[in-house]
Amino acid sequence: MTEPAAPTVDPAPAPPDGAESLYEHVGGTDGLRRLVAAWYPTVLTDPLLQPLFGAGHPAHVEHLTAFLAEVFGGPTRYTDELGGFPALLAPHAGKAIREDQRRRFVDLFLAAADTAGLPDDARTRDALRAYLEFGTEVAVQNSHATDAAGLHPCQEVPRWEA
Ligand code: HEM
Repeated sequence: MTEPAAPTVDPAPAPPDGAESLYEHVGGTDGLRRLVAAWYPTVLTDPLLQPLFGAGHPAHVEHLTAFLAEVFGGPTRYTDELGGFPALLAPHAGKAIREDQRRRFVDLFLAAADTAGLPDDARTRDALRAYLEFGTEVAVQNSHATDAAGLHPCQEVPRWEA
């Protein structure tokens, strides 16, 4: 007798009231991967951002996709398997991200939402914009911190339901 195959994809935790999660609404991991994959090449060719990102990192799309999936109510793979929030500190440490770079990062993400065909509705776009504004503020503060006291108070993967 053969054992049943192990699931290859973590099931997303259901929202408490059974409603569609933001993660599901934007197309799950596939939708978010399309978003990040549309965004990343624009970063690597952007004059403000490329100096920070260099030639790029092969795992960046997968890691950022997993992070955003968790933020929007999907599988908690970033926390469970990829180091969780603490893994975000080293890549941003010492980068001293400027406001014009933060702004460009957000603008390129919002443009990528069109390229990737994410739902063009208020739920998706408002949540994406609001989370990106928050998340980039966290990254900027952490990128300037010279000690633990200087880090942003948010020290775990946030949940962004809308
Ligand atoms: C919503 C805000 C942000 C999120 C969620 C985020 C997330 C991430 C993640 C998941 C990684 C990869 C860490 C890993 O390998 O597990 C990373 C790396 C990095 N991030 Fe961010 N980040 C944000 C904002 C920013 C901003 C505003 C900048 C600069 C303008 C930036 C610059 C970088 C750089 C340079 C790396 C290293 C990339 C590499 O390894 O090649 N991040 N970030």
